[in-house]
Amino acid sequence: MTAQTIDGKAHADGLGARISGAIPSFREQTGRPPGLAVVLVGTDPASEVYVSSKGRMARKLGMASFEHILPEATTQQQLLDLIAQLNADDSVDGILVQLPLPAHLDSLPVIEAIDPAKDVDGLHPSSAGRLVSGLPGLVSCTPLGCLMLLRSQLGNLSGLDAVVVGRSILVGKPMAQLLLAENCTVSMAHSRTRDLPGKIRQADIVVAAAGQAEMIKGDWIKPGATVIDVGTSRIVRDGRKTLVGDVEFASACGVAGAITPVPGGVGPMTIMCLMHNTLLAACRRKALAEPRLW
Ligand SMILES: NC(=O)C1=CN([C@@H]2O[C@H](COP(=O)(O)OP(=O)(O)OC[C@H]3O[C@@H](n4cnc5c(N)ncnc54)[C@H](OP(=O)(O)O)[C@@H]3O)[C@@H](O)[C@H]2O)C=CC1
Ligand SMILES: Nc1nc(=O)c2c([nH]1)NC[C@@H]1CN(c3ccc(C(=O)N[C@@H](CCC(=O)O)C(=O)O)cc3)C=[N+]21
Repeated sequence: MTAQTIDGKAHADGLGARISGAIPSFREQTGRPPGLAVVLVGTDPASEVYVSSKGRMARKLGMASFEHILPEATTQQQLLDLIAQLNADDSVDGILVQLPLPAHLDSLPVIEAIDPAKDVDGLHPSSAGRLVSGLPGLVSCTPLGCLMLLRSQLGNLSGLDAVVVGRSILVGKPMAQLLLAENCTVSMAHSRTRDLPGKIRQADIVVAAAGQAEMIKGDWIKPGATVIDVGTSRIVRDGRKTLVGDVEFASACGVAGAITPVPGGVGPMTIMCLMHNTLLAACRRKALAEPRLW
């Protein structure tokens, strides 16, 4: 048996078409496009790539993109001042601060300073609390993209056993909350979990977000399970730099029912969900009807 490969790129393209289709109406009603501000501090090459791809996608769909690249030596106060300026700028509907920040900066106060109405990353405690409480809000892009893929693959998720590997504020925790809201029975695994293979073997749905290259082997997976691989690690294989996930793709393919590849799975959905959240935030800020996007 070979698992079905879930084509995240194709799903993201479909979502992107619906987003760009909704933008002309937003422009007509407000006289401007939805605007996304992305803030990057320092010169981490991987982060630079992500930030520029987010800006490029925003422009491609017809949004305004404001990229703020700050020097490594930026102070906490300078960063907070920029956030205040973006909060006050009506042409900015979404603010994303690329993480991790350089070690001398404290990310939590920065995240807390973002206007929750513009929190397109879903990281503000208000966004996290609304998700737990079942209130409408902005949901972190990566878990939202994973949920879209799972819904389209499986339809109703009710009653399924799900394991989320990783408990970060950006991915693992909101993912578990979304699955719980879908009536899954959810386990959260992390670095102190005992018998991770045994836990994963019980699961109809595995979401892997540990950042450990190819840690999860095929024989850990329940036959027919749906595997969503969030992890992205760069390794050297056969002398070549390769991007791999948290799941050993080749062995998992022989056991899983369906699996997302790396690259081309969750990554493209993350970027498109950022666009989704920016349009949603823009419509809500202007009290316009929200388009149905998925
Ligand atoms: N494709 C995409 O769009 C995105 C990909 N990513 C990728 O996903 C991965 C996770 O990202 P993020 O959540 O930000 O990472 P973090 O480093 O913040 O969190 C990693 C989590 O995994 C857990 N963990 C680490 N090692 C193990 C292990 N051996 N067994 C079980 N659990 C483990 C940690 O446990 P503990 O809490 O105990 O330390 C922690 O909860 C990274 O590879 C990142 O690059 C992230 C965002 C978007
Ligand atoms: N505030 C914040 N929000 C984030 O959402 C956030 C962040 N900080 N910091 C870093 C992580 C990582 N992340 C990715 C986004 C897209 C791909 C992606 O598109 N990957 C492509 C491959 C790209 C390549 O080849 O490098 C793919 O999987 O197909 C990957 C990872 C968002 N993150």
